[in-house]
Amino acid sequence: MAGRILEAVAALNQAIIKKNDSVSIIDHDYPGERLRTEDYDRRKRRMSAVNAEFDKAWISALKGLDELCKAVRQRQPHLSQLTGENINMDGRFPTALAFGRLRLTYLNWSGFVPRLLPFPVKRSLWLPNDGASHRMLHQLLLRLIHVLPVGKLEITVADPLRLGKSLAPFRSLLDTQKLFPDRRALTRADEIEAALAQLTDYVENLLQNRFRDETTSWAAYNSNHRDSPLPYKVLLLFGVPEQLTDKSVWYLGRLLEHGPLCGVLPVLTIDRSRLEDRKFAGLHAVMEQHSRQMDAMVPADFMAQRIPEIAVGEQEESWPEPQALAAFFTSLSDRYQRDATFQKSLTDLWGEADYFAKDATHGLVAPIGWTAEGDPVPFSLGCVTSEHHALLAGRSGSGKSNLLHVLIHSLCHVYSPAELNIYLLDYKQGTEFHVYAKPPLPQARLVATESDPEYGVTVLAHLTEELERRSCDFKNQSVRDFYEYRETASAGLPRILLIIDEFQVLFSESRQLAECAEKMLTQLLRQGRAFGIHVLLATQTLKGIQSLSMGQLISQIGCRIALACSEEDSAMILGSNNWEAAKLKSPPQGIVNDANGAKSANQTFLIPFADRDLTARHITGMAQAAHRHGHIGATRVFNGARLPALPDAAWFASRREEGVRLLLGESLSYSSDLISVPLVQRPSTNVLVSGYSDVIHDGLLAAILQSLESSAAIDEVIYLNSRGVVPREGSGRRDRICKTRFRSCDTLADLDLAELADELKTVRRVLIVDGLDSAKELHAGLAGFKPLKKDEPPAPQESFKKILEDGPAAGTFVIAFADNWKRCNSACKDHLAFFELRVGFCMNEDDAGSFVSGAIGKLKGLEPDNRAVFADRLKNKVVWFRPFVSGETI
Ligand SMILES: Nc1ncnc2c1ncn2[C@@H]1O[C@H](COP(=O)(O)OP(=O)(O)OP(=O)(O)O)[C@@H](O)[C@H]1O
Repeated sequence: MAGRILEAVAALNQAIIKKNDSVSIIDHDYPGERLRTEDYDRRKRRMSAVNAEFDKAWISALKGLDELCKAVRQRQPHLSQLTGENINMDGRFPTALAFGRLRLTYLNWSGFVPRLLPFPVKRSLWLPNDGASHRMLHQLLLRLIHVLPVGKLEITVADPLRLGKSLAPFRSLLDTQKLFPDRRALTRADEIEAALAQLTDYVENLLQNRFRDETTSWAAYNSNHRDSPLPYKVLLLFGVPEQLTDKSVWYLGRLLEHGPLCGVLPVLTIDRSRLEDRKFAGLHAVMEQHSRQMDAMVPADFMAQRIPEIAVGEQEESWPEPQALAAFFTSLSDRYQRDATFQKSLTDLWGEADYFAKDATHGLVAPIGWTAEGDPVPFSLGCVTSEHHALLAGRSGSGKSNLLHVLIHSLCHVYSPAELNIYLLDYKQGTEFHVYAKPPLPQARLVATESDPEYGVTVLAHLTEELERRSCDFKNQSVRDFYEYRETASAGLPRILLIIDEFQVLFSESRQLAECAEKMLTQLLRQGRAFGIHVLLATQTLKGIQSLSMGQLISQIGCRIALACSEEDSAMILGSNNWEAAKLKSPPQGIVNDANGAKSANQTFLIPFADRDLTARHITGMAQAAHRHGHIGATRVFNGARLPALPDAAWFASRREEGVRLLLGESLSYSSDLISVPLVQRPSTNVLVSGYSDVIHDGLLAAILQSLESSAAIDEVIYLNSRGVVPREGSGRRDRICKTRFRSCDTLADLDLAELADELKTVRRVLIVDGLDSAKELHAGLAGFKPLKKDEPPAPQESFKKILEDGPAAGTFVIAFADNWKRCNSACKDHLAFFELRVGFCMNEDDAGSFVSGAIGKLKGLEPDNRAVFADRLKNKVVWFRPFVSGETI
């Protein structure tokens, strides 16, 4: 545009020249003061013809010039006329910047044209450090902010002497992070040095990695990448060389020389007298060679030389009124805010790619976001050139869960269940990953939410067994690793990815459990690579974990993904002096580093938002595709916040056995095996159930009743309710079952215990005493030692003791429930030795210890209301399980 304006002005100039030439000829043809009348008339006629021709040419040139000026002003109005309307939202960079105007004068005509500076600016700029220069610089800055596309300008400012005052008119924009990434003017030597280093790294990266082949500059790169252009960066340093360290001087020299080619424009206001110091000789020399004084860049002389007939003068822009400027800045920061919201969606990650298009033999690779320039950023594990395990960390709210969703969806889109199996172990409180359970994600072998550490350890055990199984298989096939196996074996073998969110919880309970988890995780991390087993550990912080020996192991994880966090965390996640994650704006920014956290390998990227509806639709799509490809789903679902629902009667009936077996729940383990208590005819095979949870109590009672109903080895079941509370679920079941072999008694008076004791050899019974701790008549007290008179019936506690003692061997068993173990322990002391089978839940450590082992001791982990423990004291066996409950929730 600058060239076209110059051409239009040159046409005016040309019209003048032409006219002057013609007038000279006329003067030559009709010289002298006094002309004859006919010559005078001829001269007059020729003069009018010349004037007419000039007017025509002038008007036409003026019209052309006017149109050009209007076109420029439409996009770049005077600074005093800026409004929110003319902010550049179309993403295109200008080819020139309107910067003040030129006044053209010829005779009594005068007009204005915009003064245009070619853009991008070819050389770095400097100005003296005075008020007039600051004013000029403000104008340049305002024009750049106004005319460069929103989101494509970044300004770094250092103002050590005036502590940011040099940028006063722009103060309200400093919060616009995309525009002023530091959100303030830098003032300290160390931060100025860091900013210069960062810009130098950026320039170096462009020169070495991006500008390849025919692309040799920022402008050329952007014209080849119109969809994802590089931003333009301005570095404003006020009062150079104040606060410049030796390193800063070196960086600045590189930026002055190479910055403009890479779209980084250094603009310095300098104190020239200080640059005379020998210390700054190098910087001085670079400035002389590679930068130019800003006012020398905009002389009217340049135009004046080309249009000698027209006088040219410069006119500064007038600065906007404060109110107008404030309104403009408000609109601008709104636009930046909107632009900062990352626009790409999750589906852009896989674009048109078909489901399950990739083979995992050589590793797992899938995109998880984009660089600021729009290039996809891959997540890779298990490839020859990539790492094998990954660590993901970021503070609460930084977008970890979102990134895990992105990663899972991106991987599962391209790898079928035959190529990839995912085990998802989530220790977070919340429903985040339930989405993979219903419908099940076809690649998911396990979706465990709100897991227990105990459960997690069993998942690790399952995977270490899988590792060992693969190891044997590989040995038998004489192959060294996963790659060779896949290349040679006829059977397929998927890679496995274990994802543990908030993995530190695994190490938070007992030391024994933590050691167990650590041992198995260590094995998976050390040996997983060769067997196609990969681990991704996610956490909010590594604080605390580093001090465990686990910290050593984590430091071996090569692939690090950091989201926004503190500097301390950044150094722990990435590397000891890698604090870059503290500068992230997450969401949506993240850093992926595939080189054990080495700073030079940081790749900043933008993460798409995993929209809930979209992810749900995607899972359905993948499930259908898996079905079409013949993959049979095998997803285990574990929800730590819900106990398994009591199966229906038909289910129990299908397990009908000869003996008596009480089905109580599912084991708290990856296999979720059924936990059942066999009532074998052996002394002391009575069952004591104790704990404070009505829901678990009722669930266990219902499961026991249902199991007994399905058992053919029992002649009668008697339910004695000494607890005084009617169990919710058990009552209906009792009523139903009572019709056949069941008897229900609400007081001991309804029951002849002596008769039961006498019939041990003839009738096989189960006596359920609900509330043994409250059934005083059954407790052994003084009555227990009172000698019996002849014909006097034995006391209930005597008969009860006889049933407990002699019943099991004869096929009669007692199942007693006690809410309060402490009370039961002291009141029923004499009976307790006959209860060798114990089921406990919701107890503190001390009670659990004495309940399970009988001795004083502790048993950790029985407090939560989502588990129970079964102890066979004869066999010294303890099994954790999740009891059936009759309702949906516990
Ligand atoms: N890439 C993204 N783009 C837009 N919004 C995002 C993005 N990532 C996360 N969010 C939003 O940020 C918020 C926090 O995200 P998320 O729950 O993933 O963080 P988190 O690190 O897992 O947090 P916490 O550890 O506290 O659970 C959510 O509201 C989420 O929708």
